[in-house]
Amino acid sequence: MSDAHLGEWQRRSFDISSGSCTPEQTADAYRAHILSIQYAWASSQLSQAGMASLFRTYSERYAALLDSDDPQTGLNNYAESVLHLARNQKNYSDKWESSLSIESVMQFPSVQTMIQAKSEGESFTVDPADVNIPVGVESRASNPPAPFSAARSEAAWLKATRTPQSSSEVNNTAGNLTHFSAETPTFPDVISGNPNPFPQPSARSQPAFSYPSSAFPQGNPRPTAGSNKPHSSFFPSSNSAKPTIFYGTDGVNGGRAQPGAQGGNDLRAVGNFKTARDQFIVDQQRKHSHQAQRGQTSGMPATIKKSLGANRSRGAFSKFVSPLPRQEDEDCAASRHSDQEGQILDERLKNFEPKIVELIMSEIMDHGPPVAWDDIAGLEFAKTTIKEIVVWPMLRPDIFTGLRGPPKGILLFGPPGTGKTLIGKCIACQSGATFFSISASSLTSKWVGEGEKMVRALFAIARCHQPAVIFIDEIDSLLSQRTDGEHDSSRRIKTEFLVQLDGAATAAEDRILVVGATNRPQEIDEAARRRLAKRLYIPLPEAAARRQIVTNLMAREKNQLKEPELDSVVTASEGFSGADMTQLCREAALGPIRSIHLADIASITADQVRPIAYCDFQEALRTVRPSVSARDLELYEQWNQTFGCGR
Ligand SMILES: Nc1ncnc2c1ncn2[C@@H]1O[C@H](COP(=O)(O)OP(=O)(O)OP(=O)(O)O)[C@@H](O)[C@H]1O
Ligand SMILES: [Mg+2]
Repeated sequence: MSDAHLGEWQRRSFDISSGSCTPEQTADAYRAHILSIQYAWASSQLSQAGMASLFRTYSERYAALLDSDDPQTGLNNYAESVLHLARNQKNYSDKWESSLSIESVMQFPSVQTMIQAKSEGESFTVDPADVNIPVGVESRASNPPAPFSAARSEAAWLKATRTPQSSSEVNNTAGNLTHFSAETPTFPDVISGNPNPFPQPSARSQPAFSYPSSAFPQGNPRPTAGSNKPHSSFFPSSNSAKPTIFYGTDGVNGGRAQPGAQGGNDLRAVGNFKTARDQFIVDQQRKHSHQAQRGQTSGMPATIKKSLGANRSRGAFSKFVSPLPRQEDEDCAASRHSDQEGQILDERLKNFEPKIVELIMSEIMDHGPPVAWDDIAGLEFAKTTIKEIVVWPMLRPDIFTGLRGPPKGILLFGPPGTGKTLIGKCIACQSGATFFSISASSLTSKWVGEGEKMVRALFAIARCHQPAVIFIDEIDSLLSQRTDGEHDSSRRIKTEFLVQLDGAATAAEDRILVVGATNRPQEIDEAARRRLAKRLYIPLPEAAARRQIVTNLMAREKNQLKEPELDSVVTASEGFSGADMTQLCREAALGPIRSIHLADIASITADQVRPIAYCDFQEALRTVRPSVSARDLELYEQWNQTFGCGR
């Protein structure tokens, strides 16, 4: 070893052996020794055996020093460092500082007015504008921005609690302010907008705020109401770093939540500032309050009963059940429970799988724009008949009884685009019945047997929601003729449907109407045809109806169509269905746009687009053709004459 190295080694050895060094110095010396040994071995100044021996010796001593609990000689600094860390651990709320000070509050015009009014013995009202005055500007300027600024909290609090004051009320200013406090939501609730966090009727009689004597001029008595609670504080304490006392109702514990000590019965006293943990406990208490009411005596805190699952009987291979209630499970269960309580849990539906019931329930049509009878052009006979057998009996079941009882099934048939689905939508809006709009695809399932269950569930639910209308669009796909070659499952669905239709028809008191719509009536099974007793032909619109469709659609657009022009459009559109007429109007409406020069299309305003004119219809008539052929029409007419119920 060189002299320098030797000297250093000796110095460290002295540190270790002298006994006058602190444990930290001794540990440092050991660490340095160990490093030197490793270094010497690495640079071949020390043999392997020598390094191993020295390394073991010093490592053991170093470890003994570190692990020793004796504060004089040992350096068991693990606990100390952990404690040190814990002591210095600050959470977000600890950094929060109130920027309210007594001085700034005293600047409030409302406070000034109050003081003045008190000194003059007058009544006063709080100007709403006053409550928005920002305070603590200078302190915010010097402090980093606080998570919840006091100005915001003050304004929010005052806004949330401000009540209209009659002149008789304002005489008792202290009473009013204490009244504020009694119903005041806690600070976090004001921020989060919770309108009624912890309603405590009894709190009305317990004023939460008092005025510090400095808030009132000398010689003025403090308001008597509200001053009888020594720990109450409205104004911030001198320690601005303690936001918890800001609106505290209990200055002793600084407004901190002590749920274990105070329990669920005095949530108001839990304080105004809540840590996340406190909030969690309060939430849990609220959630389990019904349990607390049932199972606990009034004075006991409503704590969460945790079980590690010991009281649940489970086999070794059963599904794992978490001992903690899962938040989403509870929420889902609660909402599902409340939403469908009265519906799904109906006794009559208990035999059905909830999944199927839910699926059917989602088919209840309660959306889409409302359709009025006048929106359906023409079809007067069909409309009158439907009103007769659908709407009125639903509205006056007492009159439509016995022979006057409505049929249990209606079939709307006719060429495509003539308004069958539109009539279904209109029934949904106008009948006041529960309306189920069922598509064949929602009843057919790839799972064997599911389809029949769906049909059965559909009728069971409809029975629970009488009066009900079950509208089955394109009913031919569901109730087509049964053939030998068809799939077994679809055959079973059909059979189930027929059984249910019959069931609905035989139970006289049931007010369920099945409305089917199809443009292929000839394909419907004869048994289904019989059950859909009222078969109404929905023909192509006549001239008057076509005119009405054009008029209705043009009324919403800018147009310069004259009566004679309208007449010629109606004449030219002979054989058009309602859907074709709609298509014709759409094409014509595009005419003015097509006449715009391509370069102007980006810049032109909506007002500059010219109105729809007759020439646009003439142009549209060249491209839009009737979608129903004469041969098809003949078939419908024939079927109507054979099976239809029209005149
Ligand atoms: N009588 C009518 N009055 C007003 N609009 C109609 C009429 N008939 C059809 N329409 C228009 O045509 C569109 C299509 O009608 P709808 O869907 O009711 O025809 P559909 O008879 O059900 O046809 P499909 O047999 O092909 O299902 C409607 O949205 C409506 O705009
Ligand atoms: Mg349709």
